[in-house]
Amino acid sequence: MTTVQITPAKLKGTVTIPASKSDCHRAIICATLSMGKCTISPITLSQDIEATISCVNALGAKTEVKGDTLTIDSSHLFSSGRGTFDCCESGSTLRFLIPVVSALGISGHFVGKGRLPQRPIGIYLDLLPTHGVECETEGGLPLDTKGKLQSGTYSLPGNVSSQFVTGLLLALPLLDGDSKIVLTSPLESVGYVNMTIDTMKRFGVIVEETEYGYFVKGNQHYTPHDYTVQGDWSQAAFFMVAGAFGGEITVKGIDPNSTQGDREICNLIKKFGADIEIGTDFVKVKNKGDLRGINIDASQIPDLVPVLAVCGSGAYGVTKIYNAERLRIKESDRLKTTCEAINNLGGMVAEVDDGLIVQGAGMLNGGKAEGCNDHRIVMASAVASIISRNKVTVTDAQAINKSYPNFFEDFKKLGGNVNVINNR
Ligand SMILES: O=C(O)C1=C[C@@H](OP(=O)(O)O)[C@@H](O)[C@H](O)C1
Ligand SMILES: C=C(OP(=O)(O)O)C(=O)O
Repeated sequence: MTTVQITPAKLKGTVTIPASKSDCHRAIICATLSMGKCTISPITLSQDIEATISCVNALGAKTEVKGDTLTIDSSHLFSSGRGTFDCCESGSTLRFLIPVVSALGISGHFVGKGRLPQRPIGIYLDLLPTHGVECETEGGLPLDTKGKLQSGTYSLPGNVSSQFVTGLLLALPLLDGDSKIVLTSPLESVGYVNMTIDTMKRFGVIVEETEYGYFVKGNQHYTPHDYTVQGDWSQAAFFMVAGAFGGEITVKGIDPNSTQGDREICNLIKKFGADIEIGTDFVKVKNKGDLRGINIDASQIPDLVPVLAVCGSGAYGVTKIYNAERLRIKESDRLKTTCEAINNLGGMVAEVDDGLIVQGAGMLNGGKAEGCNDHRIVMASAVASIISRNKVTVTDAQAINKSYPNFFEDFKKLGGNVNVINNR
């Protein structure tokens, strides 16, 4: 458990954002399914990416990391037997791999830690047994799967987690027959599914978008491909909000034309009233006076919510964040933990069923924010220090390792004053 204390200071300068975790998960899985040799770079070795690498090793892939390049040789992938898949705390790893493992005809023993064993997988527990795969679980993890996934029609709601859609999309092209994914309610986090389709396309696998959802032709083959990973817009958002609070921050290494839905942070920061310049691979954010509260539909951008609530606290007036129910099933109940973290720093945030109502007063007092073992709560709390009058203590700071191990290094490079006060 690491606790840090941050002395308030405006951040200023240039930061290069790490490789996208979401893009990297997908590339690792597609490369593994290509049954050949691929490189993936640049990669950021976060705990979630390490979980996906360890799971593809359990499928028989040989992986090697040199510098920021991951090489995957999957020419001897298993096509039967049983494997243990430790997904650690990564929802993406778990939900992407359950159908993939089953499509390969491998029996899976899926385990995880932290909040992952409780995060929902019920959609698969309903769908897999009717498509050839037995599931044994007392609700969440551990989960045991047995049998080979069959093609057919997969009907599921679009508002629980897009990760179920991604998992099915990755797996269904490997099956003998054609399949349909039928969405019974509108798809949220659609940018993540677009990212999946885009990555699959680069590995030679095609998905058709239809009026009911997606049509996936069977008997397709992933072809080996050397893959370049995009920069991570979800992580860029923390430093972009820091830029909106004063100083001037240039965030490098991100593609403004990316399929990542979280690039929406550019429009939101503008609406809050900050100045933003978008270049070919960078975004520069600076403050041009008081920020003003805005209304935010979070249905497509769940990972931005904690830092947007912090941005709302540094603005004047009300910021209303809605359509964010899904945040309750992340690494923490993020509506509750965001609300508590900001209120403990003297903010005024109210939790409602589907979101947050933030009364922005331009500043916070400072104090102690609980990180709740949630990387995005820790990073958002660190950004909150910039608008605090007094020091900010953040617990569970080690949680950044889930997605952005160098977060505090980058924070310090921009002038942040961070001290570790407890590390055990
Ligand atoms: O597919 C992905 O890479 C992700 C999808 C999103 O989840 P939901 O679709 O469950 O909102 C997002 O919150 C998560 O961090 C990453
Ligand atoms: C929710 C997240 O990831 P996952 O669902 O993959 O655990 C996240 O990175 O914020």
